Amino acid sequence: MRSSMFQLLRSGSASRASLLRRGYSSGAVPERKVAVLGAAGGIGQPLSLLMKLNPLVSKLALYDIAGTPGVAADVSHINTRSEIAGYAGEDQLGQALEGSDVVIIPAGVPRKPGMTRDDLFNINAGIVKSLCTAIAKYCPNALVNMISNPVNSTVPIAAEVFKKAGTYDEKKLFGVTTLDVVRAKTFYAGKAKVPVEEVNVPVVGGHAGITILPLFSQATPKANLPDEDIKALTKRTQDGGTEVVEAKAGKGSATLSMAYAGALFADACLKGLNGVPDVVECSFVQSSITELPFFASKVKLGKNGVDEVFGLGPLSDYEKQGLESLIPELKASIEKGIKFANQS
Ligand SMILES: NC(=O)c1ccc[n+]([C@@H]2O[C@H](COP(=O)([O-])OP(=O)(O)OC[C@H]3O[C@@H](n4cnc5c(N)ncnc54)[C@H](O)[C@@H]3O)[C@@H](O)[C@H]2O)c1
Ligand SMILES: O=C(O)C[C@H](O)C(=O)O
Repeated sequence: MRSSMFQLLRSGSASRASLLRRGYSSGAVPERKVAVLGAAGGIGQPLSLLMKLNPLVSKLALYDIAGTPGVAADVSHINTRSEIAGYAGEDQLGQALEGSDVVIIPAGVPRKPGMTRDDLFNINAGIVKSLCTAIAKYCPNALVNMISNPVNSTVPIAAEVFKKAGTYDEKKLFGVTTLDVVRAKTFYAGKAKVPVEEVNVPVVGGHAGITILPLFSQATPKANLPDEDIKALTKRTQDGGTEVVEAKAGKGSATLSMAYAGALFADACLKGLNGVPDVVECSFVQSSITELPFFASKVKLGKNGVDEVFGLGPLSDYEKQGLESLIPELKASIEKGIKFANQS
């Protein structure tokens, strides 16, 4: 996955050649429109850059409440396949969304030191609700990649908005938890002293504190790390967002690593839509693998979005305990989102 992003970066201006390398025949690359909502923000700008470098994108719509004309003009000078358009303000949201195959949402406020992701709920829940209302109206068939926090609640909010509008398709709504996987891979590679580009680690549960459950017992290449290392790696992965929030000291949360993770996940969604086989990523989706209605686990992406939600596989005793501990918090966050969406 990491190497495919490097290929993508290297081959931005030679998109036809890069597509051939990625298994597409020259005439077979479909037109795909991607919209980024919150495109002028800390995540939105580098994410827009990375999506402009993706040869699977033919149209890129950059929407924010303000600032997008500048971002769009800047990114549009890059000599890659996609056409860029910037949209600013609510009256342009419909145009930004119309015809979109994938909508990526990094709109909303980020954390400051001392805050939890749930502290963002009061502002971000309303933003997500209004954006999803517009998605239901203008591009009800799009795959929605939800980045805005708290993901454990914003995904259920989106689902309720779509249900009310009669457009909900559980296969098309994703909470983006890719950054947890990116972190788990990086931290594991460092500790296990294995090449980072070879590492795979599933991360399940949700996207906040202890609800983030990396399954290091399933990590490859195998390293047989001692229990205290596994505990330290688990804690560091769970606290990865806070590590960045504290280091940025009031200037926001992860933006660059998140843009990378968001671009990887959107690329996987586009590949799935285009019929590329065996595209598997972890994501927070509607799920029946636990008692909770939404849960992150490995998901196979296909022509209609989610093709298959995979189970958790064998867990260590430590991971079993982690799973048991996360259920009440994740349940409460999901219920909070559902209640919000239905009361206002
Ligand atoms: N899922 C994850 O792993 C993950 C990782 C990092 C950050 N995040 C979350 O992503 C969100 C954005 O973070 P950021 O650092 O980019 O914040 P930011 O403040 O830099 O940017 C947010 C952007 O959203 C825009 N915005 C606000 N209301 C909007 C609306 N109604 N419509 C469209 N755009 C709107 C703002 O104008 C701003 O440009 C936060 O909620 C943050 O917690 C999630
Ligand atoms: O930690 C945050 O608030 C942002 C994001 O969820 C992250 O994991 O970096």
